[in-house]
Amino acid sequence: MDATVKVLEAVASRFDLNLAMTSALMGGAAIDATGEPLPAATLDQCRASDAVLLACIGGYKWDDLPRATRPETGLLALRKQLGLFANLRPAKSFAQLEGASSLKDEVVNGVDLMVVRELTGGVYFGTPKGIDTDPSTGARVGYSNMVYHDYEVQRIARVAMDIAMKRGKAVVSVDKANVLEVSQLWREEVIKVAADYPEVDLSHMYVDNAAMQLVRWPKQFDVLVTGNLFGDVLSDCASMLVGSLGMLPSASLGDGSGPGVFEPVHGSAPDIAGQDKANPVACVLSAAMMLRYALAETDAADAVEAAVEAVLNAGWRTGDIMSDGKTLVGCKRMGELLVEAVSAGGK
Ligand SMILES: NC(=O)C1=CN([C@@H]2O[C@H](COP(=O)(O)OP(=O)(O)OC[C@H]3O[C@@H](n4cnc5c(N)ncnc54)[C@H](O)[C@@H]3O)[C@@H](O)[C@H]2O)C=CC1
Ligand SMILES: CC(C)CC(=O)C(=O)O
Ligand SMILES: [Mg+2]
Repeated sequence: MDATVKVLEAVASRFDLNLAMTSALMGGAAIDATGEPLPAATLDQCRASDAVLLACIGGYKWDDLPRATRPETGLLALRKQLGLFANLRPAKSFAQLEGASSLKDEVVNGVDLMVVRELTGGVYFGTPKGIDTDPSTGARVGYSNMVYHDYEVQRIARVAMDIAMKRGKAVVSVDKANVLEVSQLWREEVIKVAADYPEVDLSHMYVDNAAMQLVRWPKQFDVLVTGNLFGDVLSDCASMLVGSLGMLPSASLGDGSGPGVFEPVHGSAPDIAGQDKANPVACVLSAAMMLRYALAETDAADAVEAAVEAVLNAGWRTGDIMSDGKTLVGCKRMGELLVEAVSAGGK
């Protein structure tokens, strides 16, 4: 986030944007300061803003807290409270990162897909949920409930169809309708919405096959629309088509009545925390999505994306995207290079 804020300051200066940035605590930092993962003051500050740029939450220090006070519960609450039902997770390959993916170049070169993940429903929010003791056997039992209402499926399907109309006009809806009733309803409702989009080619895929197809031949996909859990898993998978989870941005959007949240797909990467190793590009590209979609600053968004391309073209790499003949830099230096590229006009 430190790197991204500096990139935003540079782009604001270059384009003379009146970008008023404030910061607020959430996740582990908020728990340490206030005891709560999403303090009311943070939520108020988000609601009073045009857009929210979110760093990542979570870490070993808070893993054993009761669920209600865990950082992840704060993240889910932020999404729910702001009504952010649509999480757009684009995965577009960078020609400069040839060799960075664990998959063959011919499989991933030219990948350009969008995962549209439902974000405020499904098994992350369904009730009943809990860990109890089964009274008849005395065994411990854990349960979470995957629930979707028809309107929740319809509105995310509409988002996916609208996006597809501006892209390749093809939507694959991913479910597990061969086993789950909730997925059967999902499929039926997606089909109903698709009737309003005769130009869009809608097909359906079971999630197990979709995971396999994503690594077998990802170029078959234009837009994937799916539920909260399946989208969470498949978008991490899709990051390896680009080369690293450290490259994937996302936008979490609602009905437009409040701010969207712009956040990297990845988590807090606690295994490398504090070592200046994290790739800041996913967060920087999330800021570009914020400039483009929330603030309508298209030139500034283009400039940030061009800066990423320029830095990659010049051969700079963080460890996660490092390959032969390139120059290894840390998070801080990568951020400085991006700032220089933004200020220089992305050349
Ligand atoms: N939106 C959010 O804030 C999310 C938070 N989390 C939380 O993050 C914590 C860690 O979860 P993990 O499962 O380890 O997922 P993670 O996404 O944090 O890390 C997975 C792997 O990818 C690497 N990685 C992630 N981002 C990177 C970056 N920018 N540059 C280089 N390498 C990167 C990590 O080092 C790790 O090896 C947990 O507490 C989890 O709940 C997980 C996912 C999303
Ligand atoms: C707390 C999790 C739902 C976060 C996550 O993995 C994600 O949104 O991708
Ligand atoms: Mg995830």
